[in-house]
Amino acid sequence: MIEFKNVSKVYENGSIALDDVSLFIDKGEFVVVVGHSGAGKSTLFKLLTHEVVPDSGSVLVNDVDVTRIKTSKIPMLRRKLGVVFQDFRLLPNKTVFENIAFALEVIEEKPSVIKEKVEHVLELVGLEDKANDLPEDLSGGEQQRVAVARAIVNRPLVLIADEPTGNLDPNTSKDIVDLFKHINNFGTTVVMVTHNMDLVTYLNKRVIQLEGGRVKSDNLRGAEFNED
Ligand SMILES: Nc1ncnc2c1ncn2[C@@H]1O[C@H](COP(=O)(O)OP(=O)(O)OP(=O)(O)O)[C@@H](O)[C@H]1O
Repeated sequence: MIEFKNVSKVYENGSIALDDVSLFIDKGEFVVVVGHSGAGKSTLFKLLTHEVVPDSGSVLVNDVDVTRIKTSKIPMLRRKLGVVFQDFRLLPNKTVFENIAFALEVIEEKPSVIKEKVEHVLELVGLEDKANDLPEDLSGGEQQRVAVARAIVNRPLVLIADEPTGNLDPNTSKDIVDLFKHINNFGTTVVMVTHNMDLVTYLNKRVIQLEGGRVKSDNLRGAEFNED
């Protein structure tokens, strides 16, 4: 499903972000990526979405090498990847419904299909009664649920979450990862970056630890994992 083969990336300023990284994530897995600041976690995600291209190595998503795809194929690649960020990134002047619908409007889905899909996904994240609210009227946890709904409404192969609970309190953070588990149970692969060791233990999923751009460990589950 996702494969990094000997991937290295050095930014123009000389920062070594990834150094000969190889890893494989199977369809349907839930993987947690950890590592100190600057370890290369975000770069890993940016390689998947073709925001960054490596200096060497290949990155496969569903057997397609995304480092070598044509520019015209990038939107199609990004539709296979639902992305959630720490800071939610909702459009402030659009309602909850409109924020999610937007992801379908850009692919020119029919209005009747949009309505059905948005209502379905709002129910899945437990926000049916907030459809007409603006993001500013929601709590942080609710805003992140909207962002998750937007990320999965196109039924991506992979849900990528970069520190999705960084702005949330501990209980709300658990609710969000429970939602990810629910989505994973439907068959969507989930890859989540977190600094929160309580969540790593709570989730008890496969942990990939990066350090200085290299894979330091990739053979433990959350409950067994110790940062050092
Ligand atoms: N656009 C960029 N230009 C130059 N250097 C960069 C760029 N993006 C990241 N880096 C550098 O590459 C290294 C890896 O960065 P990356 O953002 O992937 O790490 P991270 O593990 O996600 O860190 P954090 O937890 O702080 O988000 C760091 O040394 C960082 O300073």
